[in-house]
Amino acid sequence: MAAAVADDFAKKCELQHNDTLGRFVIARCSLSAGETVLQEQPIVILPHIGDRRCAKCFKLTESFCSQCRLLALCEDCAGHDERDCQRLRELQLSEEQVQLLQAKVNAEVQPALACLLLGEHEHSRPLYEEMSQMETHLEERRGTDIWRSHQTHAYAPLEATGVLMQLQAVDEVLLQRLLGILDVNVYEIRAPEYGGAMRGLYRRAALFAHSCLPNLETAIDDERRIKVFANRPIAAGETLYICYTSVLLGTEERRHILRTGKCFDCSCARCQDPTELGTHMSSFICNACACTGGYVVRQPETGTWQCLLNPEHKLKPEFVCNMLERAKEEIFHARGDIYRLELLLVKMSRLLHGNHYLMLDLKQNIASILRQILQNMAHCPNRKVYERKIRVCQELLLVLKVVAPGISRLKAIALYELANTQAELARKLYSEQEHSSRELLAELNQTEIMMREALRMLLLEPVATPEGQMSRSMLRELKELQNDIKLLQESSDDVVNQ
Ligand SMILES: C[S@@+](CC[C@H](N)C(=O)[O-])C[C@H]1O[C@@H](n2cnc3c(N)ncnc32)[C@H](O)[C@@H]1O
Repeated sequence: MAAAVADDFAKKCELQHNDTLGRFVIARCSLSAGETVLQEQPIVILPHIGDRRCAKCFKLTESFCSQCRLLALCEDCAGHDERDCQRLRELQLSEEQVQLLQAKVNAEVQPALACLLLGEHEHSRPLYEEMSQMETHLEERRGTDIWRSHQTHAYAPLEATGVLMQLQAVDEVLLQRLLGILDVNVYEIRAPEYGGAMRGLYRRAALFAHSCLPNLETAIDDERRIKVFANRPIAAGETLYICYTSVLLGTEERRHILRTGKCFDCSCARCQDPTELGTHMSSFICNACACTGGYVVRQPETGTWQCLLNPEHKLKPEFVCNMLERAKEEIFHARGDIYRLELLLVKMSRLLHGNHYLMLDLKQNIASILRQILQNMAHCPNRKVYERKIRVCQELLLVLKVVAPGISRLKAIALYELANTQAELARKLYSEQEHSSRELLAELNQTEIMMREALRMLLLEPVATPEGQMSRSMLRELKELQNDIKLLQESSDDVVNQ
């Protein structure tokens, strides 16, 4: 299996280097949409900065291994990697030193130890060497907040206790390099608890460059194996891109994440276009007097916020910043309350374009509450609830079709939600005798097309992921839908033949 996995990458990908991207990957041959280019297990799995997770099962924990006393181990796990445990026992630390390393404030000691231990054993030494080649942006990061945090919460306690001297005689720069490699290269992976996240470092998946319009999609399964696949047909020689951020963020937010976390400025077509490919995902409504239908966008070269219709209509950057901060806070407080969310949507629509990323965030929140309402028949949802959900899904899809034009998990889920709600509403209206069987048939035929499109994308997700599971139950729903369509067709044929 491992050899076949490595071969996929070797057969289909070629490593290159240039001054802008550093190392990056191009397609060695043409790739079809959905084709896998890589599957691999992580070199190392790490908690998010500040979290402490069991070295064996990765559950959040405050307990430590009773043997080595340095790696976190939850009460349900009997032990962790014996070689690591043995190596840490050899350090022969005093109780006081152990306490310093275990202190909650020094939680960054754990990821540092996990990396250092890779270099301590013969079997993992090649992985450590390979990891050391990864991009670290040491100079750009020097003196930043994250540098100081690593210095205070990882380097200082490891140095003061003599652990660094004993483990490969690592100095501060080398430790900062290793922790920088994690910051720049890790993927977010699902943690054992619902909604939790942690970090995984992958040898080859860390080589792909970023674009806000990527041609690759990634999926990480419950065993933390990453699968990377083409989201559209790719020609031989094309650079392969993944998206390091979320496509549902606005340009300034994406660029901020890339600049502070990954130390580069993205120059993709979406970042260069003030309208974000016509979606207006960061646009304000121009409320200057006598301006109707104008949108205020940020000009990438000057950073000024100007109306597209009347460039003399401007917004001050501080106003934009404050307004967005306030809106984020209000959204945060309205979460889970559909009435507050809907009111906020109306209020914000006076200032923001309907596709603004904060408006989309609100719509996603609303869609998720509507899903819960519709799933619970005790709520007896009326027609308006279905129609609202359909509308919200359609609005999200219109944007996703532009910013995620190829195979996309987000788009597939939105399409499925739309198809499913539309089918439910059609059945309800038919059962209430508001629609004829002909109207029901037309609706179900339409939803079948959408369902098949959503499934085409979701069936590429590994089985051991929530989306992979979802696609299996969607297959059953599709069969039922097709059965209903067949029965309706037969009965309408009977009527015609009589
Ligand atoms: C995960 S690493 C990718 C592999 C890396 N280029 C290497 O040589 O190991 C991320 C780093 O690659 C570079 N990079 C990736 N995409 C880029 C882009 N679109 N523009 C500029 N630099 C990019 C940045 O230096 C970024 O911090």
